[in-house]
Amino acid sequence: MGHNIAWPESKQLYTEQQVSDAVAIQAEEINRTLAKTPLVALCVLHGGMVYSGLLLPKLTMPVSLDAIRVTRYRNTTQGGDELHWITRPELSLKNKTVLLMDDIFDEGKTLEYLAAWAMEQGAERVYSAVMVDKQHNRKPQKYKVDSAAMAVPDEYVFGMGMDYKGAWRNASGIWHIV
Ligand SMILES: O=P(O)(O)OC[C@H]1O[C@H](OP(=O)(O)OP(=O)(O)O)[C@H](O)[C@@H]1O
Ligand SMILES: Nc1nc2[nH]cnc2c(=O)[nH]1
Repeated sequence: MGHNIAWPESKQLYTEQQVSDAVAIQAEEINRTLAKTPLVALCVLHGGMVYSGLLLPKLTMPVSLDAIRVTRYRNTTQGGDELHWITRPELSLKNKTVLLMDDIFDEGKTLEYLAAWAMEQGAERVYSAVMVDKQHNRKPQKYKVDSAAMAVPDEYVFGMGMDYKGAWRNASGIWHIV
């Protein structure tokens, strides 16, 4: 997957600089909200990788970093209801404040599931942060993401860690398929 996928017909929604600036503002908000609380920050792979790299150096509390890998979309553009666990974190979440870092809050099933899972692991608090929140009304009834740096329209988006058919996570800025 991800080899030789041609650059799709797409339009740029945000430049890399605009994303970076928005994440810097978001980090200030997270620093205010979570103050000096030590965090276990979990990068939700793969999509959350670039976003985590932008956010982490802007956080001012002590952070222990780990990663988890679940997938709902499996390199396709439509997600199923089932989440597949690929990698679990090594760090214990017991009595910790956990920061989940993901690229996109779309239908919200991934973060809703992961937040509940982290609480089951004994976390004291789970805070979720994403790079983009897709604008539509198909969100979970009972779960909201705590913080989103930017909004994107209800289109398939890629770039800054988000894939198009398994490729182009490296695209600079955020693009949508036209
Ligand atoms: O809000 P949702 O509708 O649940 O979708 C959001 C999730 O979808 C993508 O993951 P994907 O399953 O594609 O795996 P990936 O991170 O490896 O791309 C993305 O990284 C989020 O984790
Ligand atoms: N790349 C990508 N992954 C997603 N996962 C859920 N929604 C999206 C999307 O719009 N783009």
